[in-house]
Amino acid sequence: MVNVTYSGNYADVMTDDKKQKLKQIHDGLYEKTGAGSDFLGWLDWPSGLSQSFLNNIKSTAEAIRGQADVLIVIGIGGSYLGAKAVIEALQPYFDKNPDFEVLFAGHQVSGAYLKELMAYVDDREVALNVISKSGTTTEPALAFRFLQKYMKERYGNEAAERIYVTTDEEKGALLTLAKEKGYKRFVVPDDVGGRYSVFTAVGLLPIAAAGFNVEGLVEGARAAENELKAFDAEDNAAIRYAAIRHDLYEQGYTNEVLATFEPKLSFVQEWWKQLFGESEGKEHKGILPLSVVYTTDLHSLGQYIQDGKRDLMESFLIVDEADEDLEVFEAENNADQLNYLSGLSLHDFNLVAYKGVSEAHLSGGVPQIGIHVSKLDEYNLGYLLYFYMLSCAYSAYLLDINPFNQPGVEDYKTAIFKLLKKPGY
Ligand SMILES: O=P(O)(O)OC[C@H]1O[C@H](O)[C@H](O)[C@@H](O)[C@@H]1O
Repeated sequence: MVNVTYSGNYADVMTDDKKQKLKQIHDGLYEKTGAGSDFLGWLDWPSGLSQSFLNNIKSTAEAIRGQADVLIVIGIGGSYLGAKAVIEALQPYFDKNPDFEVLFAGHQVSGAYLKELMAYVDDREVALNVISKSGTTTEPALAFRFLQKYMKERYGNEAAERIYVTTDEEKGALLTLAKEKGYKRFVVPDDVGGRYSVFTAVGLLPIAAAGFNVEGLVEGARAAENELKAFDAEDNAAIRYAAIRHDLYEQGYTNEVLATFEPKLSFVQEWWKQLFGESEGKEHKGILPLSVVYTTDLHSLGQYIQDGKRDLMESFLIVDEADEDLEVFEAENNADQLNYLSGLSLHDFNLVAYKGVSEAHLSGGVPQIGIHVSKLDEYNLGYLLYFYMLSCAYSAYLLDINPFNQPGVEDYKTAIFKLLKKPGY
């Protein structure tokens, strides 16, 4: 479950007009009549997922873990952020001898990164999962060109059994290549855009290979799908979050800073930025999504947030219970003068910090939203990610924007291709 709190008065947000508009959006979503409704496959995807699909994901992940020590996932944007977000949120900070590692490539263009990656995995068994919905994105295609050659040189014909491709069912250069080489394939559904694809094979295969419970993740998403389906202007968390941020946007708060005290959530923040940025940032409208990790960033961006230009709202992603923790102990000489904290856990310290920071930022003119999840596990992450996807659709529709396209992304690509003299540009 996700709980949404607000520093303002929710009754002022949920006016009769707003309620009516949200009801129309709700009906358009579930009757699939709104703008971009060809891309609503994600809406009932969790409940529609078959056990045989999940079994295929799990058995492939097992096969990968059997044949390799490292899975390199090649993808960018929606084809890597979901998996990276869930894996980073669940894996330990430090692991000297991991029995299996998931690494990423193709999410930037760095010769040093790719060279060092190939050297790093050289004494371990490797498998690849190349993910691209379009099958034509330059960065992952470039990384795959190098890594495919690497695999061929290392494994010869056996390389084909170590390469897994996740792409469109019918089109794209990657599909042609996968068919030609006989790589095992998974499908990115036509009606699910990259940033809404974490519960498809795009996210599930790397997450399962990393050793996490994909059934728990899907179960959380299913609960969210089910609980957030009904129109309820007061208690539906997805509607609440969308309505509050839209109301603030209309008052001139055009930037949203997503803050967390949990460093493991920093890629959930990155995933959220793509989700909201690409969904809403169109037609010269939209809230700019930004992120900070506290308390680290209280010592850098904290000054700006407290006191800089007043066009910020802040939403806190708070995990209520900690899995692992430390308690401050009484020191004999109290030289560091921290004995006043003894007995307090570091998690509790952060919860107090949340309260203090939130009060201070509010008094500095930054409206506060709280997004609470009970703990960091597969179920709660599944719930949270679905909640954000649904809320994002409401948010974009409140701006009268199609949440599911990204026309602006093409402009810079065209400019680069022209400079590189790509045939046809
Ligand atoms: O999965 P792909 O087709 O390779 O796309 C990867 C990413 O790049 C594109 O440029 C889009 O802006 C993103 O929405 C997409 O997630």
